[in-house]
Amino acid sequence: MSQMKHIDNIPSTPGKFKEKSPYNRLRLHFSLTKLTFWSFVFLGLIFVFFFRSPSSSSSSPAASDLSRRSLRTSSYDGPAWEKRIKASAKVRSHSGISVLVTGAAGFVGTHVSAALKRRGDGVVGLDNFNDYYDPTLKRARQALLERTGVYIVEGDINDVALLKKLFDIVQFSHVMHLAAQAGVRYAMENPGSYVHSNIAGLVNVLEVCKNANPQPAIVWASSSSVYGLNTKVPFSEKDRTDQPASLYAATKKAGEEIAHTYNHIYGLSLTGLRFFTVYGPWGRPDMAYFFFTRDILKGKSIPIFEAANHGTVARDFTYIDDIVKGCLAALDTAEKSTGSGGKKKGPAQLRVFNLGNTSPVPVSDLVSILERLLKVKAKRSVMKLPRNGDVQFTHANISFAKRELGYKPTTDLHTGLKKFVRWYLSYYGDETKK
Ligand SMILES: O=C(O)[C@H]1O[C@H](OP(=O)(O)OP(=O)(O)OC[C@H]2O[C@@H](n3ccc(=O)[nH]c3=O)[C@H](O)[C@@H]2O)[C@H](O)[C@@H](O)[C@H]1O
Repeated sequence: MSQMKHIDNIPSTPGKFKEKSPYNRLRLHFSLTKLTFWSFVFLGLIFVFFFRSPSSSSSSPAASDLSRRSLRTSSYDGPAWEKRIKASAKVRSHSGISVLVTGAAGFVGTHVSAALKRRGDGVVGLDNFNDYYDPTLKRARQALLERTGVYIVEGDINDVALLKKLFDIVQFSHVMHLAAQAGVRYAMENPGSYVHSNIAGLVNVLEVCKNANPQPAIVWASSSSVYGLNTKVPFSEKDRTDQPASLYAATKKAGEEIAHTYNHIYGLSLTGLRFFTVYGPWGRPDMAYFFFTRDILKGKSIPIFEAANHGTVARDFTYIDDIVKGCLAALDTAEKSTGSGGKKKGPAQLRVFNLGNTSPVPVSDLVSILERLLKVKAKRSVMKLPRNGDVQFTHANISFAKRELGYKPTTDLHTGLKKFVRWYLSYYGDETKK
């Protein structure tokens, strides 16, 4: 590096600064022209940066710094944009609802949005398309939703001005809040991202909802991880959730407490859904079943976690279609919020449900199922369960969801993985073998 600096400081043509030939004057003229040209380009860029940046007025510096992984900032303005939102929000069935789905380009968000649209509800999506995992998969989900008539607004849930604008354009009766920073292990790498999305983002959504008139009912994604180090199985909503094992779990638990506050003070109707390791087609590449499939096909070894003394690590894997049914039932049974103008008028509904499958499967069995479906033997590498947020097992008691939502999961892991593998091979094709 220092050598390069040295080379840069030596004139390329020895003695060139002393010469005063007509040729040199010509070169000077060209240099001035070049300088003027680049000055214009530079000023132009400054102009574009200051006058076209939509978040410059609406986001705090801290928020914009933390949302840097979002590939695009929101682009809210213009009649054409509003027209698309209104068309997407149009309710087509007699008893339909009008739903803002945050995280609509995410795994659960895409499936829920499509299901709502299919049955005639109005749906507007919101997503920041961040690069936590391959954004091209999010774009493919977006294309899928566009074909069903769902428009996804590009923006962050921390952009209060954008959220307000959406509520100005559409009177949403419901918000399905699924935008979040997911993943248990990634929390150690990027803790700020969890605070940004799962806490600050949630508060922003609730602030805008509380001020909306009428206030919408809100259903949002909590997590099975709130049970943390709880050892009483199956996990019931009444069990303790004060021993989170990861920052992810802690932010979801905080979300449940924040929900309580907004329900208590402002009369917002709030339903939290504790999802249990959701899997299926169009899933998240950061999840074990997904990258195990990729790596088995590539012949790469896969790390299978094991607890102390060869203890089994197991999950209550839940298929996406069952989760979607639970989400829709939660929206359909959500009572109206009771506040208006930011003031509570009476008590409002506050619920938390487990949405699991009630049959935990050891991770090693998950791998065996994948081996059979892919017809490839996995290179297993058994490892100690890392102490970075993973819990040894999860198991949902779903009797409350059964009673209140009519929730009844019907897909076992083998059937669900079969559907996932079929999708995976059709989506990635031969790519995996390269
Ligand atoms: O229910 C939830 O609320 C959460 O579910 C999901 O978390 P988890 O249940 O931890 O899923 P996932 O990472 O797929 O690991 C699955 C299993 O494989 C084991 N596992 C994992 C990685 C690995 O390399 N090896 C391994 O054995 C691992 O020990 C585990 O037993 C969501 O990601 C999370 O966002 C949240 O929604």
